[in-house]
Amino acid sequence: MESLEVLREKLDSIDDQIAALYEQRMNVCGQVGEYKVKAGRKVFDRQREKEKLADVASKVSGDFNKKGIQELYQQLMSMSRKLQYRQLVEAGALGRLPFIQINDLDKQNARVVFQGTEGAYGQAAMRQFFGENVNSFHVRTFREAMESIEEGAADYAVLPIENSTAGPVIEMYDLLDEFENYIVAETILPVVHTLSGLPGAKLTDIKRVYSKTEALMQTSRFLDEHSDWQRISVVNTAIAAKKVLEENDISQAAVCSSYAAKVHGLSVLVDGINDDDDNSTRFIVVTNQKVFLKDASKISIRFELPHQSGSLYGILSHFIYNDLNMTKIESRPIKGRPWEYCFFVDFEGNLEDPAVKNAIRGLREESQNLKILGNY
Ligand SMILES: O=C(O)C(=O)C[C@]1(C(=O)O)C=C[C@@H](O)C=C1
Repeated sequence: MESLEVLREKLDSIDDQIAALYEQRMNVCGQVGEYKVKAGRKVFDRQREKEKLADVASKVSGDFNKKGIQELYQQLMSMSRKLQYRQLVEAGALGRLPFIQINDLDKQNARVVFQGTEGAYGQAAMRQFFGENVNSFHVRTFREAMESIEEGAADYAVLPIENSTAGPVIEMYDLLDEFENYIVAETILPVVHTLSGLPGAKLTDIKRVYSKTEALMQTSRFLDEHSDWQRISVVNTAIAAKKVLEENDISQAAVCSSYAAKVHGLSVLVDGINDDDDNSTRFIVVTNQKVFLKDASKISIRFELPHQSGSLYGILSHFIYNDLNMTKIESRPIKGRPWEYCFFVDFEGNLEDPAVKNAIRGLREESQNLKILGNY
């Protein structure tokens, strides 16, 4: 058997050839890119790539090598596409993104909607962002809030999208997908839950607890200590507080903020019952205009992928190659297409950045139904 040194020398000489060939290949890809810029042709040619993968696989033997060379060529062609997208950006052939840059939001004159009722966390988030004197109204559901924006009854809605303990508010993802409303800002609200009941109620009186599903999840450790209590979901924590007061039953309590308890005339039985001391919720500010602030630094998008192996892997490379930091990914089922999913990705950047334009160009060509949900 040959020594490791000799074998490594052989590999070095093969790799020299591969590196030289790689450079030659990319050079030709650059020429293809120039042609495509001039001819207005799409960079991504799915059919050509399919044929190429079949062709290279036919030139090697054994399943292991066939799979291996296909993986290698997927990477090579992905690099080639990135080079060509860059050429398009440099040639100014990207077109304008359908979002308008603005300097500020008119917080003074805005009419804002939140979900729930007086004392809801959404109201606190809205006041945190728009100020105490904001002109606002509330609706019962997230859907109604999105409708208020779409119809123009409100300029902005403040809605929860994610909690640090319980994770995403999945309904919001579906609504962002469905409505032509866009995220223009976000605000993070520290969330401290209480268990509140009728004045005079004692902990031993409680048999039933009302709250929003997410709030019940965020306080599950405390609630588990009282496993005989029935937990009932309602649409909002402040609506739970209101219900407890209205039904006037000493055995009922709500998980809500101390502010909601005060507003609805309840007494706090136990304060700070959230599992996590740093419990906080991220709220998004939604509008029906395609606008983004000059200093916006996060982009949310949604897209679908063909049902084939490696498609997510291929798409994510657009972030890596453009040096964009991806901060979040969620998947949701696509309506009417069982077991197929769309993806929601957040990444850092501003729609004016060339790297962002470049990535979006690639994502638009290589995924299906890409929607920019906002830059904020
Ligand atoms: O043949 C092309 O049109 C190319 O742009 C080259 C290439 C490749 O690298 O082989 C790259 C991107 C296309 O999706 C298909 C193939």
